Amino acid sequence: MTSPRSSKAAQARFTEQEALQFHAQGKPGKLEITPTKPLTTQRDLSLAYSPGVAVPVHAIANDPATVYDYTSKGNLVAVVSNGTAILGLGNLGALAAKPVMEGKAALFKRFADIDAIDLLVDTEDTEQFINAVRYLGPTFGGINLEDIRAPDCFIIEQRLKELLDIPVFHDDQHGTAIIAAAGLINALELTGRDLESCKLVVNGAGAAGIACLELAVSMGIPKSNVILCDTKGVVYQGRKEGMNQWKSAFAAKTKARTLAEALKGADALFGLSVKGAVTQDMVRSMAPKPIIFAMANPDPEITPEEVYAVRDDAIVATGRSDYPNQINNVLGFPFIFRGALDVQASTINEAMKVAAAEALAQLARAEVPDQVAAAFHGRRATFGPEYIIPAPFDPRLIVNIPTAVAKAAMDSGVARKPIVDMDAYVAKLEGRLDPLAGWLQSTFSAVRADPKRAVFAEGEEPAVIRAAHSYFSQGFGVPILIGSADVVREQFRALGMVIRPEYEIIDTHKNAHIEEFSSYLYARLQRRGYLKRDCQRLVANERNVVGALMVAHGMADALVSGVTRNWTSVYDDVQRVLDPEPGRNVIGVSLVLLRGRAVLVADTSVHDMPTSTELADIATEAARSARNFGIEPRVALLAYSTFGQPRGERSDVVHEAVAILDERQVDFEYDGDMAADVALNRDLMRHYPFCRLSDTANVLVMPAFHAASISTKMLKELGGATIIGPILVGLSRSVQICGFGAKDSDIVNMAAIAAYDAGRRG
Ligand SMILES: NC(=O)C1=CN([C@@H]2O[C@H](COP(=O)(O)OP(=O)(O)OC[C@H]3O[C@@H](n4cnc5c(N)ncnc54)[C@H](OP(=O)(O)O)[C@@H]3O)[C@@H](O)[C@H]2O)C=CC1
Ligand SMILES: CC(=O)C(=O)O
Ligand SMILES: [Mg+2]
Repeated sequence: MTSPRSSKAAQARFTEQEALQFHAQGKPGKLEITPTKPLTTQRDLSLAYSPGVAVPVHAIANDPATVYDYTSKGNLVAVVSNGTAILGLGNLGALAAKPVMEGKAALFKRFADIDAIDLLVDTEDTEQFINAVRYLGPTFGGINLEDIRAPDCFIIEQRLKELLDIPVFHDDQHGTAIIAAAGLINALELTGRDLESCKLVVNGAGAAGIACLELAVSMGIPKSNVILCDTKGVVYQGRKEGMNQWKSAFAAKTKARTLAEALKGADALFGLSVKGAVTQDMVRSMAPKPIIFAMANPDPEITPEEVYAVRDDAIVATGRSDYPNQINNVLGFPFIFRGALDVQASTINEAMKVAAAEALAQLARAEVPDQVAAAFHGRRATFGPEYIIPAPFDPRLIVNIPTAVAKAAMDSGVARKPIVDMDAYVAKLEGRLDPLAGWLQSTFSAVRADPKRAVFAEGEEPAVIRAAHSYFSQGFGVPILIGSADVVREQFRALGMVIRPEYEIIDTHKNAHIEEFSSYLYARLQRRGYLKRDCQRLVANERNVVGALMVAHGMADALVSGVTRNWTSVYDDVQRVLDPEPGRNVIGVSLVLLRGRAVLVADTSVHDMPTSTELADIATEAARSARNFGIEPRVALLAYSTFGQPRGERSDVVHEAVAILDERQVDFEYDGDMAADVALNRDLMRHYPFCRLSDTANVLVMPAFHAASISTKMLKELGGATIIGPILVGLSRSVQICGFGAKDSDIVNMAAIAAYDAGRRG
């Protein structure tokens, strides 16, 4: 993420077409339901359905609390909306709210391992809405109300809280208020101010605006120091137009009648209204070191660039993820519900909200530990104007916020199942998310901070052109497309895309470096059976060779190819130009992400039938990759046998590889030979108390290429795993080879990984 203090304007990171394609590709939408019990045999069916299911039915009827033992209720949240205030887009109806609600449900899963489902209630009548949710209530462990306009949302939430014995939480009110409060606490500290003297203006007197104001006042800002504004201007005492009881509670005794007048001399502004509602003149008139949280989504009231152009002393936050300081309720709702569900809280009360806000504020001020810095590629965010609030991918959130919320629930008497062993709870929370799962995101952030020139060798291919364009628009750097200039231009035209002036097109036949490249290649290949004219032909015709030569000569930082040719032929071309890094071995590692779990698999590309020494090398290289990904490796050398049983030729090779690692005294955990289920299943591993792995393996070294390739592809097709890679590691320059027929999103990911690798090399 580049700082808006230095960049001239925010770039669109994707096109509208890309956003639609993202939602349409594969299974349309962002959610699916997966059973947690096997349903394969007659017996399974008898247990899961009739007649076995009758047993838990009776148990729950006799003791309703057992519903948490026998059903998914305890980890299930409904995200409910009628679409009357979808983000800052207005009342677009229940159906149009579905992408946002599916998105919120997906975030519950991604960040807090909570199963959530969207429910769209197609009515603007508050009574009908309340009844719909009320009668569906028993299904869920919690209700997250979303994007319901004010003042209806206040009535709906209050009534549902009274009617239901599970947490009911209007995210736009309290989620937003908690995050804004945490940000404000920190921004005030940074600017040497306190809540008691802070003059705050809130623009937007709806769900979010009123709730933010309520929390700010309850935390210490005097009511006399706040001014609330809406579409009619200042909410002042005596105003008649467009009022309701919630606005009246904050009607100010002031002569100011417009937002511009209210902001004169103000210390802080919360924007919770619509795009563009705040002007540069307004910002200019604020107090020194103004605090400006422009939180409207998807576009803020004023952009950080616009603020910094007139006030370089400001602290600015938005609701968006592409600027520093994202004040967005995504930092709250997953983690707050996690804590509330884990103690079976009957409600989310004020004590729990304040605990969440304080824990968040503290997290941004805390020293970033090594493990977190590693997950963010060594970048240590330090508390300051551009880091007043943690980023959603911070792996500490899943521990710090739920524990604070759970403790507050217990202390305030609303926890029905208090946590007895807090250390065990912390360990359980840590286990819910693997730091690797956020790896791609933090890789992308690192590349945006240090953009790279990437060669796209197959520059005439539509998918590659889309990827190159996306590479640029995501801020990863400048793309260089190899191909005939005429064909590339024609393809851009056919795709309805514009070639930006920064893009470079390299026509291999007209390349100014043909002679220099040929001589370089000839020097490398003359004793491998190549004549000078063979090298000239390669340089004139082979785009992968040219791409690799450009990287070798420092004309580009990274190369990505492999969309139109099989992996081995691309790798052969690359090897003609590039060697392994001294002391390294070139291997492929694949990152497998599935249901919150992440493992690295190696070697997924180079060695066909590795010897024991090569397997030991692969294990060492894979462990090194794991550390680069920010995780401490626990390497299992896999076989069909476990610790010598049953024996066989390949198992013996794996066994010898372990002995070689013993001799080398490597500095990572490893063991084998071991079957995959023993490596990945704690209960099975316990049968081998002598096993040297301290926990289940996170790096799997396959006995041969075919096992690696088959298992990762099966995981993708049958298990629905996300596979990133094979990522090529160990080469002297940064090159990535995509799979044959890769989609544009895969290509751009690989290009960004190559750029990241180039950045690490310096
Ligand atoms: N960053 C975050 O985490 C969050 C951001 N938000 C953002 O806050 C905004 C409001 O959402 P929400 O409270 O749920 O919606 P509501 O519909 O409940 O309230 C909208 C409020 O905005 C006011 N408003 C609209 N246009 C203007 C304007 N030009 N100037 C001043 N006030 C205006 C309305 O005024 P009136 O009362 O006169 O109609 C109303 O008070 C949205 O942009 C949303 O994206 C919301 C939740 C979380
Ligand atoms: C973030 C959010 O919930 C909103 O803008 O409505
Ligand atoms: Mg919302």
